[in-house]
Amino acid sequence: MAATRKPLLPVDEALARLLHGAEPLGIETIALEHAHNRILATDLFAKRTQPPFAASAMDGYAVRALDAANVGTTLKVIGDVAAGYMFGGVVGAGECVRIFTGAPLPDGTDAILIQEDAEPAGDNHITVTETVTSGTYVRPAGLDFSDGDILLSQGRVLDAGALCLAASGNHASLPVYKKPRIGILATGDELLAPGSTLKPGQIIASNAYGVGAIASEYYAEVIDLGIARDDEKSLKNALQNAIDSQCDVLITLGGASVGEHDLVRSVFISAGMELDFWKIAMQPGKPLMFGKLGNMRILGLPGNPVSSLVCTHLFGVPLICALGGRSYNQVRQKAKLTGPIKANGNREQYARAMIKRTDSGFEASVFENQDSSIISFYANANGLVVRPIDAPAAIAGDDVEFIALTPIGR
Ligand SMILES: Nc1nc2c(c(=O)[nH]1)N[C@H]1C(S)=C(S)[C@@H](COP(=O)(O)OP(=O)(O)OC[C@H]3O[C@@H](n4cnc5c(N)ncnc54)[C@H](O)[C@@H]3O)O[C@H]1N2
Ligand code: MOO
Repeated sequence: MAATRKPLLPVDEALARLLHGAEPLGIETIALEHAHNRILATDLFAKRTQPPFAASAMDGYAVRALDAANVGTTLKVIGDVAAGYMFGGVVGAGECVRIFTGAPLPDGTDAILIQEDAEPAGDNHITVTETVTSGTYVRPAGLDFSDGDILLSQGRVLDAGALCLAASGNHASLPVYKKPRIGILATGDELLAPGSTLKPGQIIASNAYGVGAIASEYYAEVIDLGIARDDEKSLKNALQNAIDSQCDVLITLGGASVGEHDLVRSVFISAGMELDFWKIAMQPGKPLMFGKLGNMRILGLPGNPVSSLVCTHLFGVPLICALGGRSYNQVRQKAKLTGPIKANGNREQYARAMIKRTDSGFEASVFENQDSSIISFYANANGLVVRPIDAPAAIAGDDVEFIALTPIGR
C-alpha cells in the first residue's frame, strides 16, 4: 500500500495564519527630519492657518480694485511691504503700496497690480496700464488650510508632500508606528561570514544580506543575530539573544527541513515556542515554519537562498507591514510567456523570471532551472511567475500571472 503524506498547508492559509492578530506594535513620536516614509499613526490636524493672512501672489502694487479699474489712472505709492512684515497704515482712495510676493495685503487694499502693468509716473506715483478686479493676485487667508483642519489621515505614508504639509501645519515631530524589530539568524555548521577563508565543506552565509535588505526596504529595524551552529546549545543561545534584543520577529534561515541536522523547530519547541504551522504547499518554501514564543513571532525560512528570499517577499513583508501599520497589497499582473514551461506539481510555484514590458503588455521568460539554491538566477530575476498547484504545461504566448520583484522597465 502506498504511503500517504499529510497534505501541505496552502500558501493563502499559511499567510492568513501568519497575519492573524498581527497589529501595529505601538506609536512613537519622532522628529520630522527622521519621519520620511514612516507611517503616520494618528490623524494630523493643522496648528495654524496657511496663509495666515490675505497675501500677495505677485510682486507689484497693493491697490483698491476700484482705483485701478481704469487704464491711465495714477496712484500714489505711500509705502512698501515685503514677506515677513506688515504694512502699518491704511490705504485710502488714490493710494497704493509697493508689495512683494508673500507679503500681507495692507488694510484697505483688495487686489494686486503686477509691476509689469504699472508705469512709474515720478514722485512716488505709478500709472495703471492694465485694469484689475477685486481679488486679482490675492491669496485669501486659509487658501491652503485652516487651523484645526485635518491635514493627513492616520496610516498615511510620510512621503515628500506629507512631510511638507505637516511642517507647514507647524508640526516639528510626528506620531508614527514603531518599526518592527526583525532579528535575522542564520543556522548551519557549514556557514561562515563573507570574507572568510573556507575549509572543505564550508560555504558562505549569504541569505541574511538579502533577507535584511528586503526587511529594510519595508522599514523594519534589522538586527543581525549572526550564525548559530546546528546544535541545541547554540540554537537556544541564539533564541535567548533574540529575546534579549527585544525582537518582534525572529527570522531563522535554514535548519527547517526534515534531516537530523534540521533542529530549529524541535529546539525552539523545547524552549517554549508554540508552533503554528510547518510545511506549506509552496515551491520554493516547503519547510516554512511559523510559531510564537511569548510576544515574539518566529518565522523559520528554508535555508536554500532563493527559498529564504522568496519566502521573505511572500510572508516576511506582509508581516512586517502589518506590525508596522503599513498597508500591503500583493499586486499580480498578467504576462505572456516567451517559451514553454512544464506542468506544475503539488506546490504553488513562484518561478523566477525575467519580465519585460512591451508595447502590448508584459512578457515573462521563466528560468528553466528553478532549483532554489541558484542565487544568480534570483539576482537576475525581476519577477516571480505564480503557477497554481497542478497547472498544466504552457507554451509561448500563454498568459501567466506574476509578482514584480523590482520596478519593471523595457
Ligand atoms: N527529505 C527531504 N529533504 C528535503 C526536503 C524534504 O521535504 N524532504 N525539503 C527540501 C527543501 S524544499 C528545502 S527548501 C530544503 C530546506 O532545508 P533547510 O531549511 O533545512 O535548510 P538547510 O538544510 O539548512 O539548508 C539548505 C541549503 O541552503 C544552504 N544555506 C542554509 N543557510 C544558508 C545561508 N544563510 N546562506 C547561504 N546558504 C545557506 C545550506 O548550506 C544548504 O545547501 O530542504 C530540502 N530537503
Ligand atoms: O521548497 Mo524548497 O524551498 O524548494 O527548495
